[in-house]
Amino acid sequence: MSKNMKTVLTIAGSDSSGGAGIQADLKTMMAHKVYGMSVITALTAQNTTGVAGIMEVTPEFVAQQLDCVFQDIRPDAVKIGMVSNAEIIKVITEKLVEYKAENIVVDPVMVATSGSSLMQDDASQALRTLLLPLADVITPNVPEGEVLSGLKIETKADMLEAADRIASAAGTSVLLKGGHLKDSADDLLFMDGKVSWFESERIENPNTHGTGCTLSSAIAANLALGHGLEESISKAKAYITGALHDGMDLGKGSGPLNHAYRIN
Ligand SMILES: Nc1ncnc2c1ncn2[C@@H]1O[C@H](COP(=O)(O)OP(=O)(O)OP(=O)(O)O)[C@@H](O)[C@H]1O
Ligand SMILES: Cc1ncc(CO)c(N)n1
Repeated sequence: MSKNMKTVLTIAGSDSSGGAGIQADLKTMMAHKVYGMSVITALTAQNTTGVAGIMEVTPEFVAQQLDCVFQDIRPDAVKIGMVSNAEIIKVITEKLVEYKAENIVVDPVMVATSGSSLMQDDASQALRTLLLPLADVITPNVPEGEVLSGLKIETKADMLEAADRIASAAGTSVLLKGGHLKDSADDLLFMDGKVSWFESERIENPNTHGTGCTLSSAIAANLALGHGLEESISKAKAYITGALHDGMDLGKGSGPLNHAYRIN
Protein backbone atom coordinates (compact mmCIF):
# COMPACT_ATOMS: atom_id res chain seq x y z
CA MET A 1 0.00 0.00 0.00
CA SER A 2 2.72 2.50 0.89
CA LYS A 3 4.20 1.92 -2.59
CA ASN A 4 1.26 4.00 -3.87
CA MET A 5 1.64 6.69 -1.22
CA LYS A 6 0.10 9.99 -2.33
CA THR A 7 1.98 13.20 -1.55
CA VAL A 8 0.78 16.66 -0.54
CA LEU A 9 2.77 19.87 -0.13
CA THR A 10 1.76 22.72 2.15
CA ILE A 11 3.20 26.18 1.46
CA ALA A 12 2.34 28.13 4.60
CA GLY A 13 3.47 29.74 7.85
CA SER A 14 4.50 27.95 11.04
CA ASP A 15 2.29 28.28 14.15
CA SER A 16 4.37 27.75 17.30
CA SER A 17 1.27 26.58 19.19
CA GLY A 18 0.71 23.82 16.63
CA GLY A 19 -2.97 24.54 15.93
CA ALA A 20 -2.89 26.34 12.58
CA GLY A 21 -0.49 26.76 9.64
CA ILE A 22 2.09 24.15 8.72
CA GLN A 23 1.51 22.14 11.89
CA ALA A 24 -2.27 21.81 11.35
CA ASP A 25 -1.64 20.97 7.70
CA LEU A 26 0.83 18.15 8.41
CA LYS A 27 -1.38 16.68 11.16
CA THR A 28 -4.36 16.71 8.79
CA MET A 29 -2.34 15.05 6.03
CA MET A 30 -1.15 12.35 8.41
CA ALA A 31 -4.73 11.66 9.51
CA HIS A 32 -5.62 11.24 5.81
CA LYS A 33 -2.72 8.82 5.34
CA VAL A 34 -0.97 10.91 2.69
CA TYR A 35 2.70 11.92 2.82
CA GLY A 36 3.00 15.59 3.87
CA MET A 37 5.76 18.03 2.88
CA SER A 38 6.20 21.68 3.83
CA VAL A 39 7.60 24.88 2.37
CA ILE A 40 7.63 27.46 5.18
CA THR A 41 6.91 31.08 4.23
CA ALA A 42 7.10 32.62 7.72
CA LEU A 43 7.56 31.76 11.37
CA THR A 44 4.91 33.05 13.71
CA ALA A 45 5.27 33.32 17.47
CA GLN A 46 1.66 32.50 18.21
CA ASN A 47 -0.68 30.76 20.61
CA THR A 48 -4.41 30.33 21.11
CA THR A 49 -4.76 33.94 22.29
CA GLY A 50 -3.00 35.70 19.42
CA VAL A 51 0.05 36.33 17.24
CA ALA A 52 2.99 37.92 19.10
CA GLY A 53 5.43 38.12 16.18
CA ILE A 54 6.08 37.24 12.54
CA MET A 55 9.45 36.51 10.90
CA GLU A 56 9.14 36.24 7.13
CA VAL A 57 11.32 33.86 5.14
CA THR A 58 13.13 35.51 2.20
CA PRO A 59 11.60 34.92 -1.25
CA GLU A 60 14.91 33.32 -2.34
CA PHE A 61 14.72 30.76 0.45
CA VAL A 62 11.06 30.02 -0.32
CA ALA A 63 12.18 29.35 -3.92
CA GLN A 64 15.00 27.10 -2.73
CA GLN A 65 12.61 25.03 -0.62
CA LEU A 66 10.21 24.73 -3.58
CA ASP A 67 13.03 23.59 -5.89
CA CYS A 68 14.13 20.94 -3.38
CA VAL A 69 10.62 19.52 -3.06
CA PHE A 70 9.58 19.56 -6.72
CA GLN A 71 12.91 18.23 -8.03
CA ASP A 72 12.67 15.20 -5.76
CA ILE A 73 9.19 14.21 -4.55
CA ARG A 74 6.46 15.55 -6.81
CA PRO A 75 3.33 16.55 -4.82
CA ASP A 76 0.00 15.14 -6.00
CA ALA A 77 -1.67 18.22 -4.49
CA VAL A 78 -0.55 21.58 -3.10
CA LYS A 79 -2.18 23.62 -0.35
CA ILE A 80 -1.19 27.28 0.05
CA GLY A 81 -1.89 29.16 3.29
CA MET A 82 -0.14 32.20 4.81
CA VAL A 83 1.82 34.14 2.19
CA SER A 84 2.50 37.46 3.83
CA ASN A 85 4.07 39.64 1.12
CA ALA A 86 3.97 40.23 -2.64
CA GLU A 87 7.52 38.97 -3.33
CA ILE A 88 6.79 35.62 -1.71
CA ILE A 89 3.55 35.35 -3.71
CA LYS A 90 5.45 36.12 -6.95
CA VAL A 91 8.06 33.46 -6.36
CA ILE A 92 5.50 30.80 -5.43
CA THR A 93 3.49 31.60 -8.56
CA GLU A 94 6.58 31.30 -10.78
CA LYS A 95 7.59 27.97 -9.27
CA LEU A 96 4.10 26.44 -9.42
CA VAL A 97 3.94 27.35 -13.12
CA GLU A 98 7.51 26.12 -13.78
CA TYR A 99 6.82 22.75 -12.16
CA LYS A 100 3.27 22.47 -13.55
CA ALA A 101 1.84 21.83 -10.08
CA GLU A 102 -1.59 20.16 -9.98
CA ASN A 103 -4.55 20.14 -7.58
CA ILE A 104 -3.83 23.54 -6.06
CA VAL A 105 -5.94 24.66 -3.08
CA VAL A 106 -5.40 28.28 -2.01
CA ASP A 107 -6.62 29.37 1.42
CA PRO A 108 -6.33 33.17 1.17
CA VAL A 109 -5.21 33.64 4.77
CA MET A 110 -5.44 37.31 5.74
CA VAL A 111 -6.38 37.44 9.41
CA ALA A 112 -5.96 34.84 12.20
CA THR A 113 -8.99 33.63 14.22
CA SER A 114 -7.65 35.84 17.03
CA GLY A 115 -7.92 38.93 14.78
CA SER A 116 -4.19 39.43 14.06
CA SER A 117 -3.22 40.34 10.49
CA LEU A 118 -1.16 37.71 8.67
CA MET A 119 -0.76 39.52 5.33
CA GLN A 120 0.85 42.85 4.44
CA ASP A 121 -1.42 45.39 2.69
CA ASP A 122 0.47 45.26 -0.61
CA ALA A 123 0.11 41.48 -0.83
CA SER A 124 -3.62 41.29 -1.44
CA GLN A 125 -3.31 42.60 -5.02
CA ALA A 126 -0.57 40.06 -5.85
CA LEU A 127 -2.69 37.32 -4.31
CA ARG A 128 -5.68 38.23 -6.50
CA THR A 129 -3.81 38.67 -9.77
CA LEU A 130 -1.10 35.99 -9.51
CA LEU A 131 -1.96 33.19 -7.12
CA LEU A 132 -5.76 32.91 -7.10
CA PRO A 133 -6.01 32.32 -10.88
CA LEU A 134 -3.65 29.32 -10.53
CA ALA A 135 -5.86 27.57 -7.98
CA ASP A 136 -8.28 24.72 -8.62
CA VAL A 137 -10.24 26.01 -5.65
CA ILE A 138 -9.87 28.92 -3.24
CA THR A 139 -11.32 28.77 0.28
CA PRO A 140 -12.00 32.25 1.75
CA ASN A 141 -13.83 32.65 5.07
CA VAL A 142 -16.47 35.37 5.38
CA PRO A 143 -14.11 38.30 6.23
CA GLU A 144 -11.74 37.25 3.41
CA GLY A 145 -14.74 36.85 1.08
CA GLU A 146 -15.74 40.42 1.93
CA VAL A 147 -12.28 41.75 1.05
CA LEU A 148 -12.11 39.76 -2.21
CA SER A 149 -15.66 40.60 -3.37
CA GLY A 150 -16.04 44.11 -1.91
CA LEU A 151 -19.46 43.02 -0.56
CA LYS A 152 -20.77 42.76 3.00
CA ILE A 153 -21.64 39.12 3.77
CA GLU A 154 -24.31 38.53 6.42
CA THR A 155 -26.68 35.98 4.88
CA LYS A 156 -26.53 32.93 2.64
CA ALA A 157 -27.84 35.10 -0.24
CA ASP A 158 -24.87 37.45 0.33
CA MET A 159 -22.53 34.43 0.24
CA LEU A 160 -23.91 33.45 -3.15
CA GLU A 161 -23.39 36.90 -4.65
CA ALA A 162 -19.89 37.22 -3.18
CA ALA A 163 -18.78 33.73 -4.33
CA ASP A 164 -20.05 34.48 -7.85
CA ARG A 165 -18.03 37.72 -7.95
CA ILE A 166 -14.84 36.12 -6.59
CA ALA A 167 -15.12 33.18 -8.98
CA SER A 168 -15.58 35.48 -11.99
CA ALA A 169 -12.62 37.67 -11.00
CA ALA A 170 -10.24 34.77 -10.29
CA GLY A 171 -11.57 32.43 -12.98
CA THR A 172 -11.54 29.54 -10.52
CA SER A 173 -13.85 27.59 -8.20
CA VAL A 174 -14.61 29.20 -4.85
CA LEU A 175 -15.53 27.53 -1.58
CA LEU A 176 -16.86 30.35 0.61
CA LYS A 177 -16.85 29.07 4.20
CA GLY A 178 -19.75 29.93 6.46
CA GLY A 179 -18.00 29.37 9.80
CA HIS A 180 -18.23 33.06 10.70
CA LEU A 181 -21.99 33.35 10.16
CA LYS A 182 -24.26 33.27 13.22
CA ASP A 183 -26.85 30.57 12.58
CA SER A 184 -25.29 27.94 10.33
CA ALA A 185 -21.91 26.58 9.34
CA ASP A 186 -22.78 25.93 5.70
CA ASP A 187 -20.08 26.33 3.06
CA LEU A 188 -20.86 27.31 -0.52
CA LEU A 189 -19.05 25.96 -3.58
CA PHE A 190 -19.29 28.01 -6.76
CA MET A 191 -17.85 25.89 -9.58
CA ASP A 192 -18.32 26.48 -13.32
CA GLY A 193 -21.40 28.59 -12.60
CA LYS A 194 -22.90 25.74 -10.51
CA VAL A 195 -23.75 26.17 -6.82
CA SER A 196 -23.45 23.44 -4.15
CA TRP A 197 -23.96 23.81 -0.41
CA PHE A 198 -22.02 21.73 2.12
CA GLU A 199 -24.15 21.88 5.21
CA SER A 200 -23.51 21.12 8.84
CA GLU A 201 -25.08 22.08 12.13
CA ARG A 202 -23.31 24.83 14.05
CA ILE A 203 -21.27 23.24 16.83
CA GLU A 204 -21.04 25.29 20.01
CA ASN A 205 -17.28 25.06 20.42
CA PRO A 206 -15.09 28.15 20.99
CA ASN A 207 -12.01 26.14 19.99
CA THR A 208 -11.79 26.87 16.26
CA HIS A 209 -8.10 27.81 15.93
CA GLY A 210 -6.90 26.40 12.61
CA THR A 211 -10.24 25.24 11.20
CA GLY A 212 -9.55 26.95 7.87
CA CYS A 213 -6.04 25.47 7.56
CA THR A 214 -7.40 22.04 8.42
CA LEU A 215 -10.26 22.22 5.90
CA SER A 216 -8.02 23.30 3.00
CA SER A 217 -5.43 20.61 3.82
CA ALA A 218 -8.14 17.96 4.03
CA ILE A 219 -9.43 19.05 0.59
CA ALA A 220 -5.88 18.84 -0.83
CA ALA A 221 -5.35 15.40 0.74
CA ASN A 222 -8.58 14.09 -0.78
CA LEU A 223 -7.71 15.54 -4.21
CA ALA A 224 -4.32 13.79 -3.97
CA LEU A 225 -6.13 10.55 -3.15
CA GLY A 226 -7.95 10.89 -6.48
CA HIS A 227 -11.36 12.21 -5.43
CA GLY A 228 -13.11 14.93 -7.45
CA LEU A 229 -13.47 18.44 -6.04
CA GLU A 230 -17.04 18.09 -4.71
CA GLU A 231 -16.32 14.75 -3.07
CA SER A 232 -13.06 16.10 -1.60
CA ILE A 233 -14.91 19.04 -0.06
CA SER A 234 -17.66 16.80 1.28
CA LYS A 235 -15.11 14.51 2.96
CA ALA A 236 -13.12 17.50 4.29
CA LYS A 237 -16.31 19.01 5.74
CA ALA A 238 -17.07 15.72 7.53
CA TYR A 239 -13.50 15.68 8.88
CA ILE A 240 -13.68 19.22 10.29
CA THR A 241 -17.15 18.64 11.76
CA GLY A 242 -15.88 15.49 13.52
CA ALA A 243 -12.81 17.30 14.86
CA LEU A 244 -14.96 20.15 16.21
CA HIS A 245 -17.34 17.62 17.82
CA ASP A 246 -14.40 15.94 19.54
CA GLY A 247 -14.30 18.96 21.84
CA MET A 248 -10.62 19.07 22.77
CA ASP A 249 -9.96 22.07 25.03
CA LEU A 250 -6.37 23.33 25.17
CA GLY A 251 -4.98 26.78 25.86
CA LYS A 252 -6.39 30.01 27.24
CA GLY A 253 -7.99 31.28 24.02
CA SER A 254 -9.57 29.73 20.92
CA GLY A 255 -8.00 26.28 21.15
CA PRO A 256 -6.81 23.88 18.41
CA LEU A 257 -8.45 20.76 16.96
CA ASN A 258 -7.70 17.13 17.75
CA HIS A 259 -6.48 15.21 14.69
CA ALA A 260 -5.39 12.10 16.53
CA TYR A 261 -8.97 10.93 17.20
CA ARG A 262 -9.18 10.00 13.52
CA ILE A 263 -6.10 7.80 13.43
CA ASN A 264 -6.55 4.08 14.14
N1 LIG B 1 -18.89 26.43 15.05
C1 LIG B 1 -18.78 25.69 13.96
N2 LIG B 1 -19.57 24.60 13.77
C2 LIG B 1 -19.45 23.82 12.68
N3 LIG B 1 -18.57 24.05 11.69
C3 LIG B 1 -17.76 25.12 11.80
C4 LIG B 1 -17.81 25.99 12.93
N4 LIG B 1 -16.85 26.97 12.78
C5 LIG B 1 -16.25 26.70 11.61
N5 LIG B 1 -16.80 25.61 11.01
C6 LIG B 1 -16.39 25.02 9.73
O1 LIG B 1 -14.97 24.97 9.72
C7 LIG B 1 -14.48 25.22 8.41
C8 LIG B 1 -13.54 26.41 8.43
O2 LIG B 1 -14.33 27.57 8.41
P1 LIG B 1 -13.97 28.97 9.04
O3 LIG B 1 -14.93 29.94 8.46
O4 LIG B 1 -13.92 28.83 10.53
O5 LIG B 1 -12.50 29.15 8.49
P2 LIG B 1 -11.37 30.16 8.88
O6 LIG B 1 -11.97 31.38 9.52
O7 LIG B 1 -10.55 30.36 7.68
O8 LIG B 1 -10.56 29.38 9.98
P3 LIG B 1 -9.24 29.84 10.81
O9 LIG B 1 -8.89 31.25 10.42
O10 LIG B 1 -9.68 29.68 12.23
O11 LIG B 1 -8.21 28.85 10.46
C9 LIG B 1 -15.72 25.42 7.53
O12 LIG B 1 -16.10 24.20 6.94
C10 LIG B 1 -16.76 25.89 8.53
O13 LIG B 1 -18.07 25.67 8.07
C1 LIG C 1 0.67 30.40 10.49
C2 LIG C 1 -0.81 30.59 10.44
N1 LIG C 1 -1.45 30.36 9.28
C3 LIG C 1 -2.79 30.52 9.20
C4 LIG C 1 -3.52 30.92 10.29
C5 LIG C 1 -5.02 31.13 10.17
O1 LIG C 1 -5.74 30.43 11.05
C6 LIG C 1 -2.81 31.17 11.51
N2 LIG C 1 -3.45 31.56 12.64
N3 LIG C 1 -1.47 30.98 11.54
